[in-house]
Amino acid sequence: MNSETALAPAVESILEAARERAEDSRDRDNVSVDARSFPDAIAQAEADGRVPVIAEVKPTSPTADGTRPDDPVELAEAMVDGGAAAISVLTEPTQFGGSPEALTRIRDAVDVPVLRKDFVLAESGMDIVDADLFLLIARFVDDLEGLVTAARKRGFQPLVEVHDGDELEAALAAGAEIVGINNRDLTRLEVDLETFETVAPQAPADVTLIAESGVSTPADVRRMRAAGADALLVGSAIMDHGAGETDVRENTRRLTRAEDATDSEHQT
Ligand SMILES: O=C(O)c1ccccc1NCC(=O)[C@H](O)[C@H](O)COP(=O)(O)O
Repeated sequence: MNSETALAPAVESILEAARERAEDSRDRDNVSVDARSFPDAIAQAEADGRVPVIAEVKPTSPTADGTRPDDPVELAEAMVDGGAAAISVLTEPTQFGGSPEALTRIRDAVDVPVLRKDFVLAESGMDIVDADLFLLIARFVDDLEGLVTAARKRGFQPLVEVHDGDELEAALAAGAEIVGINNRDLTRLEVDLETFETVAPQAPADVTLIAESGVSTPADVRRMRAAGADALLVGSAIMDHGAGETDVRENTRRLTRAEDATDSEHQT
């Protein structure tokens, strides 16, 4: 699936690096994962009165104000302590400061599902590291159905990311059951929460919908939930790259408790 609009230079550079890494990983054996269930993690959060949040360990990014050098395991543990239903780990090294090793350490340390967030373009890129959820970005892969099948064959739960109605259609045709609607456009890297509100109504009710990117406040959480989000993927607002020293546990808690009517101090 390839959109006509040009990608941001940072994204072009990420994809170029991803192609090189794919070449290097051609001859690996297939991983075989006994995945932690993401639907169960969502149900558990809902039962506990927490908004299902996938909190993202994202040391930096092309749009971040700085880099957060904290130990990734400490960050992930603080996120789970703050109520995160799952953890997303950027494994992309060139623009996000991530690594597969960080994901492995995090998955060993927490008991919630862990998403591998990277820019994987081909099946050979799947065999780098075990994870519970695996990101596929509809815009970047030609054979989406083939990669959804390949991910499931390895035990991953594929999360297919889309940005518009056409990509959503392609995701559904490929058999996606978990779909992330990214509020960030990959052309200018701007975020607009209206993206989720526009695309989500086109998804069938039995698809698990995740609102990705640009969710900063409890009010944003409530807005995305009102538009049909089963879960939210949040990186920057939890990592808070600019300030650097803010409390990741508290940043996560503020969002996971956004629908808690008795928690009035966290309602803005
Ligand atoms: O976050 C970026 O700057 C970025 C730039 C180019 C391509 C992708 C990018 N982000 C990947 C993501 O999908 C986000 O990390 C994720 O949705 C969380 O977004 P946010 O809460 O806005 O950090």
